[in-house]
Amino acid sequence: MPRKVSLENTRNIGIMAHIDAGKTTTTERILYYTGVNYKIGETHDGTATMDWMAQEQERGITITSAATTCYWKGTKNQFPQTRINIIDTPGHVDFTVEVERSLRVLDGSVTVMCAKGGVEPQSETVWRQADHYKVPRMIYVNKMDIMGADFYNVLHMIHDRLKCNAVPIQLPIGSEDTFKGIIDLVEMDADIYYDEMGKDMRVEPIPEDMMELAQEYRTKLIDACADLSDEIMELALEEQPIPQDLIRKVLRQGTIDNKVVPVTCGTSYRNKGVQKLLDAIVDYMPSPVDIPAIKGINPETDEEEDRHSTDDGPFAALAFKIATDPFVGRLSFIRVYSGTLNTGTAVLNSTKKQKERIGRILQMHANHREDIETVYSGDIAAVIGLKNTTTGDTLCDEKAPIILESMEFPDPVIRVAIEPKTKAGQEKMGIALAKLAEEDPTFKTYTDEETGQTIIAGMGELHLEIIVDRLLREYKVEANVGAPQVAYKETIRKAVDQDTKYARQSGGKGQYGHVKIHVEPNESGKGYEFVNAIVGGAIPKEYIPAVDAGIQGAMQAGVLAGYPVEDVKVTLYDGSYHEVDSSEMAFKIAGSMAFKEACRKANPVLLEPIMKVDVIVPEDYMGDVIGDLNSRRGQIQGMEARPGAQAIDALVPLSEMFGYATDLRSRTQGRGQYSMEPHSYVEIPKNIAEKIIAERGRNNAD
Ligand SMILES: Nc1nc2c(ncn2[C@@H]2O[C@H](COP(=O)(O)OP(=O)(O)OP(=O)(O)O)[C@@H](O)[C@H]2O)c(=O)[nH]1
Repeated sequence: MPRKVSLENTRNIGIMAHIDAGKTTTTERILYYTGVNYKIGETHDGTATMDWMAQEQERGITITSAATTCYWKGTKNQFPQTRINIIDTPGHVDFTVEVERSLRVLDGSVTVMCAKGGVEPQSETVWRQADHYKVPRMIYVNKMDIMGADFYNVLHMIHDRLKCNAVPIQLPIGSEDTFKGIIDLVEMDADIYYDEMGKDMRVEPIPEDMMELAQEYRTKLIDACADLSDEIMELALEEQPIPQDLIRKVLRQGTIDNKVVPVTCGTSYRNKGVQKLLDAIVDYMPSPVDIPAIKGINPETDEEEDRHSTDDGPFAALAFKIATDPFVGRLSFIRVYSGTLNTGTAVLNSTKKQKERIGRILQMHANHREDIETVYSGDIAAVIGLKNTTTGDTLCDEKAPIILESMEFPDPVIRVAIEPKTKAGQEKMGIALAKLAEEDPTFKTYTDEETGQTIIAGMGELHLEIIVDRLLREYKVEANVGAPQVAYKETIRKAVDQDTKYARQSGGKGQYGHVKIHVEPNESGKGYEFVNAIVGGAIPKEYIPAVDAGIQGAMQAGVLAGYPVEDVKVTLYDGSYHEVDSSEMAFKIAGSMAFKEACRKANPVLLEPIMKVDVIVPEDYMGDVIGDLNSRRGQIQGMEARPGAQAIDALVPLSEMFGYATDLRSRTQGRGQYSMEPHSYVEIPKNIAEKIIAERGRNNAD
């Protein structure tokens, strides 16, 4: 089956925003105008198409990144058929990993901002994430119709806080309830709307009273282009007319190179400006061939290799999301970087070193899915039939193996104990939790060795609430959950040597395993490392993995308070065995015992997650809010004056942040707002650590 749309006419974009800026409404309108939807769904009446999960509709928020494909030919039919793959991303910080993962696979992003709120703390977070991935961006200033809408104030905030070269390519005509149209600074004409809901639109000359302002911003636009292009510079100096196509070409390249950020405006809710936004996406967002080739490592040679966006290259794709669908089962969303993929073929999962068979390939639309035979380079699709592929894995041509740069996921910071309401639910719950963990790399589930309880851990209270909700709705498991607790960790501060012998003689065959290990702190964030330094067969090869497994088992529950142990390096350097009595089991037990004993001597400490907290409060409440943050063991990192408000940037232990939303609200009469994200894990002050240890009912006197 030939390609429907050329690579050059493909756009993979993400829509990013602060909560409530209007991402979902904007995406809805895009789907409406591109003909996917026949009826406009509203997020506030719960019929929005992208928010297909039941909880999303009830809560009016977007949780999962639904990948959706649509087609656009331009408001004036000026483009060839262009395929736009859109990933709708959530605005809540608990789901920041969803934002990260979409940034990883998309080529450009549209940041939606509210015309009143402008750059909110969360927009800054998302912007920084996009900086990290060097994603070309444009900004859409939405909600021009609401009270307090101020396009120029938002522009000012963008320059001030995001420190980017934002250049308006449109200006609003009027604002709040007088918002009635959009000036196009490239074409120098105006879209005027003659009704409330954007049905009657006419293209007209720029209104007289707006001409001066339009000229001023047109000059700014040309100046920005002249900085990027000598050709425009010369034309401008000679006061010659500058062709529209040249402006578009230069702006497009500038956007792709991250040198400019085009700014548009409108009100999605009232259907004004969305079609022009689609035009701008085609004009300025990169196609897969405009972005640099993706890098990876050839697992056979360990050498770095590139994969360019072309159908003729060897197949290489990244699995960026796994979803369990009640109708078709396990869906793996992939972004193809090079080559093509056909149904019924086999590919290599190079990350897992396993072959996978491609069952069906689906093109996902918001509310339906279409079976396709082939997915081409530069595209996004969902595959059914992959058994062992998880988020971040590379799928590739067996003959040209490569492991593409993957994504990094933060560790969960919050945990709650969970138990099924009925005994029968236990097994079902186990299976369901395992499936949910497969979908979401920031969600973990395990058994607390101390208490025997099943624990679920994630990025925040809302994240876990949604998981519990999904358990009930999708898997019909009713569960009780405990109070959210901080996911502490343990590590060691000293290097020690440990000699442990496990020997039992009970009747017939005995048990014998003897290990000598060197246990030392590993660099923070490096996790666990095991080095086999046995020489001369002191321990036979076949028992070595058992020692490693024993240690890893022991790491699940640290010696201080039973929290997982992190960042240790263990070197197995000696030991002994018994011809008859030694077994894998005996060495596993010896490894586990030795590690626990070593940890007791190695100055074990408790670590806690620290959150980066951004608070914005009106001036009057600042002293009170800072005092409160201090009493929560917070460290103020900086303060910045904002118009009528102060932004406070602090590092605060997560354990002190429970209930902060309510507290901040009452302290500031509802006028303060905050966002937080995981920052690091640090050692807990001794007096507090002692309390936590005591609470866990463990006496560390030995
Ligand atoms: N007046 C007005 N309201 C809007 C506009 N766009 C969106 N809204 C409303 O603002 C609210 C939030 O919009 P959503 O589209 O759900 O926002 P979102 O950014 O997707 O929010 P999350 O999914 O929670 O991150 C809804 O009640 C919308 O109807 C607009 O242009 N004008």
